[in-house]
Amino acid sequence: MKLRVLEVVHIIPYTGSDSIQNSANLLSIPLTFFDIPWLVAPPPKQVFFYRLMESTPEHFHSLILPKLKLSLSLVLDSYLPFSGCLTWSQDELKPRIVVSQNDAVSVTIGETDADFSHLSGYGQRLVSDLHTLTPELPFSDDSASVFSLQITLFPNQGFSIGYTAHHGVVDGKTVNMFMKAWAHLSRDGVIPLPVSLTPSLDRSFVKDLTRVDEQMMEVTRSYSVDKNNMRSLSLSPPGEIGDDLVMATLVMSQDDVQRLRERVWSSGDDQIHCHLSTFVIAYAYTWTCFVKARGGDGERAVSFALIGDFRTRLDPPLPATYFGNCITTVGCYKRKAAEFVGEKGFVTAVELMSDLVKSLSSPGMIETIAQRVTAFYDCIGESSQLGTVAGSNRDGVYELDFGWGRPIKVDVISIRGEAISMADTRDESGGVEIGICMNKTEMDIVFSLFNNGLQNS
Ligand SMILES: CC(C)(COP(=O)(O)OP(=O)(O)OC[C@H]1O[C@@H](n2cnc3c(N)ncnc32)[C@H](O)[C@@H]1OP(=O)(O)O)[C@@H](O)C(=O)NCCC(=O)NCCSC(=O)CC(=O)O
Repeated sequence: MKLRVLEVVHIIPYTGSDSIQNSANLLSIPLTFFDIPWLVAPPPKQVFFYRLMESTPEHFHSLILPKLKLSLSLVLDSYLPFSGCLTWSQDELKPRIVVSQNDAVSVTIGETDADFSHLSGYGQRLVSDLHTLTPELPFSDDSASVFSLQITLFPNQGFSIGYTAHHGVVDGKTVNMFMKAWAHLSRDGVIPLPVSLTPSLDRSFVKDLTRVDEQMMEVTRSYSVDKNNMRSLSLSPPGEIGDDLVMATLVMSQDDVQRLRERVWSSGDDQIHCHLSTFVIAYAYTWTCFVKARGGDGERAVSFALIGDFRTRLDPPLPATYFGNCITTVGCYKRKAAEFVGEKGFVTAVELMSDLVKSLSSPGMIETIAQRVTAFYDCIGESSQLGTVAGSNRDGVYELDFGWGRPIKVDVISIRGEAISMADTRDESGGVEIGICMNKTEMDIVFSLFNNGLQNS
């Protein structure tokens, strides 16, 4: 797929206050122990597709782009870290986010003749095509950008907005809140932002009472790209995207979820105590399809993890609008594949995932967070399949209306293999969209297992 880059613009935050503009650094905030393990994670990438019959180049350039640029500048005033960089001074234990005068978010403006309907569909799409709709995130050993954007016109079809973010600075909730705030200003033009979209940058809420910072640095260091320079902010090069790598979206309706839930209830008396949320049902069901699709030796080790948001789980809780990573991973590591393929495979996965969700609220989670990160890293090389989930079925990504209607489709495109994404469904409440990305042969098998299993549930 061909992309024509029309321009790369740098949007600076509209900072209304003179006193702020006169200082050299607008902002300088250290990472917390919640951020540190994500420093080495691949950057999250997401694409929002907007269908527009009127998307002639004239309309796009004279109306849509100026409005998007202006509202971006306005929203960056509240989300200053998005325009800054990560830096790591020699005398500091951990990196910090620094925003200096004239720091900006890079926005690539592009145009393509590709088939909008196909790329924004639910069927199999080439991952290499989708990746042309998101920008690079510049980094070096000393400095790493936090966020970059790409706006791509599909003349007479629509446009897309794609981002690439640094996971060491933002988690899914923070970037989701930013995108909603930007859309709000573009659509309604009303300042100030509502409280629910105004980030809380106060890090004093995250208290490191048991030197978790140091433990997290120790664990993460062993996974840094440059073993000779432990303060390097370089990220691993992205894996090769071959021509057989495809992405697709599986859909589970609220009725599907309910039927699967009833299947768990009918499997035994103990299951009545399971945490049978939509998330658990959807993840467990998809996971068993993955393990069955791979086949092979039933003794092979497989693992799955889930990411929990701690804003509401800390005591006292953080503001819902806390800016930064406030997530950690819990997992079920090195189980036998055979446990998930048989008649009871789905119920087994539900029980294990239910226990994981419940464990997030148990005491001592923060004090032992470094051990959990170590356990996750350790299982990577030893698991033939490793499930994780980006996003969640309550992110409300289809609410993102910049003034030209809701997105027709939203894809997280940084997933791969058993790392899936989840989102709420566009038109039906209570359903789930599950993004998957793998080679075409395996995906065909997953598709048929997934859909046949739902029909028979
Ligand atoms: C651990 C969890 C995934 C478990 O989710 P669950 O849905 O199973 O559990 P839960 O306790 O949150 O919710 C259980 C039930 O409570 C109700 N409920 C809870 N919160 C609600 C809310 N805000 N609105 C409406 N209903 C809500 C629902 O009825 C739901 O069931 P029902 O659903 O059936 O109605 C979640 O709690 C969580 O922490 N999610 C955050 C995940 C996250 O931030 N991921 C982003 C990672 S970073 C990222 O993604 C970037 C990247 O890597 O790309």
